[in-house]
Amino acid sequence: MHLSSKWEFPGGKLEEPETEEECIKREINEELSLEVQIERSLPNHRYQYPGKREIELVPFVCSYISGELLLQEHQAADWFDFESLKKLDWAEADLPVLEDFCKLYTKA
Ligand SMILES: Nc1nc2c([nH]c(=O)n2[C@H]2C[C@H](O)[C@@H](COP(=O)(O)OP(=O)(O)OP(=O)(O)O)O2)c(=O)[nH]1
Repeated sequence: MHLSSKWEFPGGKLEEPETEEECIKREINEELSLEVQIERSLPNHRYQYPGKREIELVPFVCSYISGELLLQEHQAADWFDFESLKKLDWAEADLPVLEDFCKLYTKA
């Protein structure tokens, strides 16, 4: 909520004893009502927002399986091409994740 006007990747905190893979599928289902499958992982990145505990983002590239996008917690969700993705106002911690993702899927 402290990042409520920023774009972020869908996700959330690990709930032990689930695996990271189970976590991302659960969170996407809870937040967006979508079923996804994991295609691959990306490097983890740690970040500390001022006055907050350090977080570690554990990113996965996923593909859509089924469901109709229904926002449960967020103000907005959308699909973007790579150029538009880079222009969004992102949560600071996500910038290295975005960079890894774009590097992997675009030639530039
Ligand atoms: N989910 C998600 N969280 C992010 C991203 N970037 C980023 O800085 N964050 C921060 C915001 C939060 O401090 C933390 C994840 O919290 P969250 O609120 O999404 O987790 P959650 O769904 O399990 O929520 P909660 O009820 O346990 O608080 O990571 C991102 O791309 N996705």
